[in-house]
Amino acid sequence: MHFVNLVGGLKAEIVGKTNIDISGIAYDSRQVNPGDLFVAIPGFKTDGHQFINQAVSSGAAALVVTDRNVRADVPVVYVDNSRKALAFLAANFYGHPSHALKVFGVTGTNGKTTTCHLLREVFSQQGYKVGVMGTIGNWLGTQRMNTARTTPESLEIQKMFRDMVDSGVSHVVMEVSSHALELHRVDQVNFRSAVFTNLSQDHLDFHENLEEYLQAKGKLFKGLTGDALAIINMDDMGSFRHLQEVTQVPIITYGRHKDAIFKAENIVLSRDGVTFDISYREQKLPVALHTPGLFSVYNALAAATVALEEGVEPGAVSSALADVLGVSGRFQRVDCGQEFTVIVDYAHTPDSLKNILVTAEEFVSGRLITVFGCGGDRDKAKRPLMGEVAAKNSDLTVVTSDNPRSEEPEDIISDILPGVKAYTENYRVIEDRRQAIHYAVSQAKAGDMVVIAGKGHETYQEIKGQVFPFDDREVVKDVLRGQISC
Ligand SMILES: CC(=O)N[C@H]1[C@@H](OP(=O)(O)OP(=O)(O)OC[C@H]2O[C@@H](n3ccc(=O)[nH]c3=O)[C@H](O)[C@@H]2O)O[C@H](CO)[C@@H](O)[C@@H]1O[C@H](C)C(=O)N[C@@H](C)C(=O)N[C@H](CCC(=O)O)C(=O)O
Ligand SMILES: Nc1ncnc2c1ncn2[C@@H]1O[C@H](COP(=O)(O)OP(=O)(O)OP(=O)(O)O)[C@@H](O)[C@H]1O
Repeated sequence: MHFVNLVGGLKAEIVGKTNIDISGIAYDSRQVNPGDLFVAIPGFKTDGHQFINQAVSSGAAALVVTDRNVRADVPVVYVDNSRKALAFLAANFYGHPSHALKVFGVTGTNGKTTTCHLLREVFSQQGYKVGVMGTIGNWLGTQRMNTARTTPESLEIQKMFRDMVDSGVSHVVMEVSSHALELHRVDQVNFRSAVFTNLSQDHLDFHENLEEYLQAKGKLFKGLTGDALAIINMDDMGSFRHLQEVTQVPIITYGRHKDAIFKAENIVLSRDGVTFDISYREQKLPVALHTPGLFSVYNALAAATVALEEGVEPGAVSSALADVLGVSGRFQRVDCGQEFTVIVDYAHTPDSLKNILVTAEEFVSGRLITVFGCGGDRDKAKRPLMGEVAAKNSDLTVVTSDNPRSEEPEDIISDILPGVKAYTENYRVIEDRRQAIHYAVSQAKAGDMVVIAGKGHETYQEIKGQVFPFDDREVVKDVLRGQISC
């Protein structure tokens, strides 16, 4: 048995030859190619160690395991944590590509996707080739790559960074989920700066409680080194205090708080957008956005703070932000000339649902009709809370299915209903999402607003493990097409 320190300090013990060539890395036995190093991960559902024989028969040249009892005809590397090891190995294998990039990580419960897309626009307008990793897709410049998760596994991240460096990308904007931080997906990523947007209830199926959820987010800031910056929303004071304690690098604050370095002032909200000034270091930068709502101010302020700290000209920041017409599935209007407004939005947390409904309420002259459901196999505690938020802020609430995944849609709806019933009798339960949208849209009259929340940009619905094509925006158009020409 050899004891080695892998590059970066990861301790390992090795049985077998140490100087073998590997042609790739795989953490899923079904993806192993001859010559690969197979990393066995003890997961939540199953254990990668069970598939070692399959990996070896597929040609794995070596194994990384945590189980000290594993013996094989190929070299075996024993580590304490295989997800951590995977991140180390992947970064080494691809030559630490993030060191050749400026990687901006954005974390927080809400606003990650929007902030990244605003930032992408600002950097692209500067002439940089920008890489994006996040919920609505990964981009290498203008080339789109498929996404299964918000923040991919470390192996995919490092591979994508390599491809980005090789194709001339210089800046990367990246959403960093709390799952990714907890599961070591971004270990070994050299972040130029990290942004914290906000924290509210979500993912309590995965994190024990809100404190642990925040601590997971904190790992991004704890890991920052060198001349990296921690860019933090100061209006979320509880989170700010925690992050302030864990980070070693300079903190740049933004928000409406009087002490924020980058402060939003003179905010004017309207149906079609927001205008405000960013006041910072004795300067004032006017900003006009096409997306409404106070939450839009925070996202734009976060993006502007990063860009201004990077030395982008203030005028260029403000003009790039003004050029963004919206982000797919985020407060997206579906307009076929009807006399009422239909909004499709990705809100799937109590806080984000409240934000969009409060925004909608301010500008609707008639009734506010909300259609929503909750995802299956995810944080059950937020279901009644979302029910409360919808019922409190809507004139008519239509409870339906989101992505039920492996759960029964009616069970999820039963969890939502106590929250709804506590605040209104004016609700309908329509399990089939298409029918629910049809009902809501057909109830709308001139001046009303229909908000369809939860799925935003998604083009599928996952029911009982099967994925069906489904796009809220297309369903709305189908309904409207039956009523008016579109
Ligand atoms: C909770 C969570 O994050 N789970 C991730 C975790 O799954 P797991 O531990 O359950 O894996 P497992 O199925 O037990 O398998 C263990 C190991 O055996 C391997 N295996 C399995 C079967 C086989 O035949 N052969 C084999 O080798 C698997 O590849 C894996 O390496 O490790 C897997 C491999 O990396 C991930 O795909 C999986 O993400 C699942 C799909 C997921 O849905 N994650 C979501 C919750 C997530 O990460 N979301 C965040 C945030 C989203 C947001 O903010 O809304 C995200 O960043 O996307
Ligand atoms: N700064 C914000 N504060 C609160 N709510 C927001 C904010 N920005 C966006 N939202 C709401 O949250 C929804 C999701 O926004 P966005 O996709 O930008 O967040 P996210 O953090 O990427 O979410 P996810 O991790 O679920 O992909 C939006 O559709 C909007 O309803």
